[in-house]
Amino acid sequence: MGDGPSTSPLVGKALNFDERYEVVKELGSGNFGVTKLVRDREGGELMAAKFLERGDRIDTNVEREILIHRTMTHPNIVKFKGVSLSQADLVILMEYASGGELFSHIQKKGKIPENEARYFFQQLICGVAYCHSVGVCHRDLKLENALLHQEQDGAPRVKICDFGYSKSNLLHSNPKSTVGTPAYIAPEVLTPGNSGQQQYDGQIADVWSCGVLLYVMLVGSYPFEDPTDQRNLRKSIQRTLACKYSFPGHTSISEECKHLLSRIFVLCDKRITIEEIRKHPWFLQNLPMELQIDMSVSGSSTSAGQVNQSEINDLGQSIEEVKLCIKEAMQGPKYDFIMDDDDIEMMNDEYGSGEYMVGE
Ligand SMILES: Nc1ncnc2c1ncn2[C@@H]1O[C@H](COP(=O)(O)OP(=O)(O)OP(=O)(O)O)[C@@H](O)[C@H]1O
Repeated sequence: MGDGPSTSPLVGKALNFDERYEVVKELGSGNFGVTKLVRDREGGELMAAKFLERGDRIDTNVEREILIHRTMTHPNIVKFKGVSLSQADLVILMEYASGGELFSHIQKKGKIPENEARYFFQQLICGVAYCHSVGVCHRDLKLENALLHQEQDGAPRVKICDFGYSKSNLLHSNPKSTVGTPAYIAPEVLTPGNSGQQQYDGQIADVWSCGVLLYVMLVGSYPFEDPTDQRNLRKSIQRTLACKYSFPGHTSISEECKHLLSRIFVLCDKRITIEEIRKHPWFLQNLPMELQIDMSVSGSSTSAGQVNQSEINDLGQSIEEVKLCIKEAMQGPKYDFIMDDDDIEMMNDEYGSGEYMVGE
């Protein structure tokens, strides 16, 4: 076929998805689109590509997701690579996390030993601490949004993904709306005031979700579900609001770990912060060297973090180019194309020669 989507000068040929990338396989689909494993034809790099249908579905929320994700650079966060356009979709290109979701890992095993859970939790907390240090709250932390990547030394590394509900306190107002996944939502997010207008602290709410994640890894079920009526959402909400949880008799969890959870599952004004979690004795046990270094670095320099919108991303795109790409995608699909000689020959073979409308 011809040149693909006709684009403005900035959204140039390099951004034409089909020309530059080949699809290897589908990784899965969500509410907003499908994610595929793709290979960059130029350097051979494998990436995850999230396809979002052009048109009305590309709104300011998608733009926010992309612009926030683009500023995140941390070993425990899936790296944003750039954006691209196909005729039908806006494509978000990201680092590929080859080990799948932490959710599947836990689902396979039912639950995992405390040492292993701590190993994942330490990485999760370092990733979240980084987000918070640059003024971003994630608002949808859960096992499904913690991917695993196999490092060269064989150790699995946690990679936080999906910034679809995230907010930056440098770019946006404080969060007010109830977003997230019910089993992981903090009480103050479920009831942000009678008028629904009261703000909550998104970072403190993230801490609650991290606690749920830890509990599920250790116990194999959600902390605020009624054990006798697990599917009853109303009961789960009541239990969340009352911070009511317990440990099933068969689980053996250390007192220090239980202490940490008890500091997380409390109302927001008493809840432990991410920084305090990083000083908690349970958290500090067997802390890998790289995370000790990460803590000393992010404790000083990135805590004054600024959202740097001027940097060029991995695919060499500036913020302006990314924004232009999003704007282009908002305008809908581009099925107009310019025919080249091969296209015309093919149509002649198929339909016989005649006159065709080509391009715009
Ligand atoms: N960077 C990535 N590396 C590897 N797999 C990924 C990556 N990003 C997403 N996936 C996987 O692709 C699948 C689809 O992800 P996607 O974000 O489109 O939807 P979702 O997270 O399942 O749902 P939703 O976006 O509706 O919350 C999921 O199984 C997810 O784990």
